[in-house]
Amino acid sequence: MAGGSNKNWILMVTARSPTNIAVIKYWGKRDETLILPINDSISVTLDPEHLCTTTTVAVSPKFEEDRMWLNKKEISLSGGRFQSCLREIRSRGTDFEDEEKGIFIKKEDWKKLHVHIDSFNNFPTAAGLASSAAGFACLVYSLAKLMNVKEDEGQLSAIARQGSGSACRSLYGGFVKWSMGNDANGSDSIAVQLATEAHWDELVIIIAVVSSRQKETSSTTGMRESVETSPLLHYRSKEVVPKRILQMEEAIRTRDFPSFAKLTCADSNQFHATCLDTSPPIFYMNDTSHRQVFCMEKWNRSEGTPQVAYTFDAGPNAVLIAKNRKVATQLLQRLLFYFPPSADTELDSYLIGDKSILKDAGIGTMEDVEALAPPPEIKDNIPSQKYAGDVSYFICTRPGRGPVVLGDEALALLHPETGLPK
Ligand SMILES: Nc1ncnc2c1ncn2[C@@H]1O[C@H](COP(=O)(O)OP(=O)(O)OP(=O)(O)O)[C@@H](O)[C@H]1O
Ligand SMILES: C[C@@](O)(CCOP(=O)(O)OP(=O)(O)O)CC(=O)O
Repeated sequence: MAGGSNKNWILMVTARSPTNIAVIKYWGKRDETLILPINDSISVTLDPEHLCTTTTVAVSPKFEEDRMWLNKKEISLSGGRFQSCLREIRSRGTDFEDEEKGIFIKKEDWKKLHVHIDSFNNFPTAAGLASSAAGFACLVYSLAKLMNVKEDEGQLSAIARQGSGSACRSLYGGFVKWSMGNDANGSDSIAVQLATEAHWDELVIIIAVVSSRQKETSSTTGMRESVETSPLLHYRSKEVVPKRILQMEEAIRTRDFPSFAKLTCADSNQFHATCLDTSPPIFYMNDTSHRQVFCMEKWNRSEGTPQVAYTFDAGPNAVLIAKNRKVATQLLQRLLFYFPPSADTELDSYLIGDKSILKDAGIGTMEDVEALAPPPEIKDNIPSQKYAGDVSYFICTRPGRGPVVLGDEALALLHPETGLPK
């Protein structure tokens, strides 16, 4: 058994992982247990400086069972998805030794040692902000580091995929494709990096958090119902997505913003159309989401070429991708004009993430928000309506890096001596 005579040690790793937003959507599985999709998808990884999961994993001979805490509450690890990830990582663990601490672990010991896992999302969980993506990517990445797994990110992505499909794309930074693969065992259903975040670092992303309540239909249930009942989904996966994937890869490779934006918006709209085509229909977007699409379409049309791409996952939150920083400041001015904070909300808490965008947009106080002029694309004869309070808050971010280990022990979520949450 591991560890020689000393049984008091705790071995611990802390990692941080990003979320991602799909610009060509994954919606529909061909295998529910292995989580194999019916089409390829492409995403942009969001900067973990602003949205991320932090997970500490630990093993010790003194732990009596596998335990997990999520956002400070203990949760059950008995679900099939957690079990798949734990099993797959454990079976790939390799020998580990730390002579100084007297820790010797043989590869077969990983199956016998229990783990403690503590994870924290710095954004709302299960609210359509891809917490499952960041969460399972971080779980798999941190466990792989702890258990001295030698596999590369691509192989780890196939394990994270079994936690939540979209999680496989969070193993890389920048621009990522999840290849659906052909093998029945899922071995080739993995994520590949198309380009790093540095390749297209002009993009600025603003997320309008429309509602952070938990949604009514989970992605898992929603896509199962779509696979069973939507003819449009099958047409989409066979006829539309394969072509769009090639076009999107090219748009990213050449940093062709107009193509990128047109494909992103069209794919989001088609995904939501398949939700409406599902029986009974699924509504993820709400009136506020629709208003945001209307504003962006109107602005893009008035400029003659797209300035901003919009995309919505399984919820009402808009993810808006601006071509560059200058456009992002104009976007923010429009968003604050149409969707100002409610009277009891401070400007400082209304925009989080990269707050420096406020200064660039010339907005320092609520008076500045009130003084914003109507966007020029509004015709004089149409009174401009405002929707104060319809957006909970905005997050300003950008494309970002993949998972990293946090070496600083002070950042660990588990106590180094007890292995329990701090
Ligand atoms: N940090 C985490 N570590 C491990 N698992 C997590 C973590 N955060 C979330 N999860 C898992 O993901 C589930 C939430 O996933 P769900 O798909 O419902 O919401 P979401 O990911 O926030 O939204 P969406 O995927 O539609 O964008 C949680 O119930 C939990 O099982
Ligand atoms: C709309 C989406 O965000 C759906 C994500 O679905 P999940 O990855 O959350 O679903 P499961 O694989 O069942 O866990 C689109 C996308 O991210 O590609």
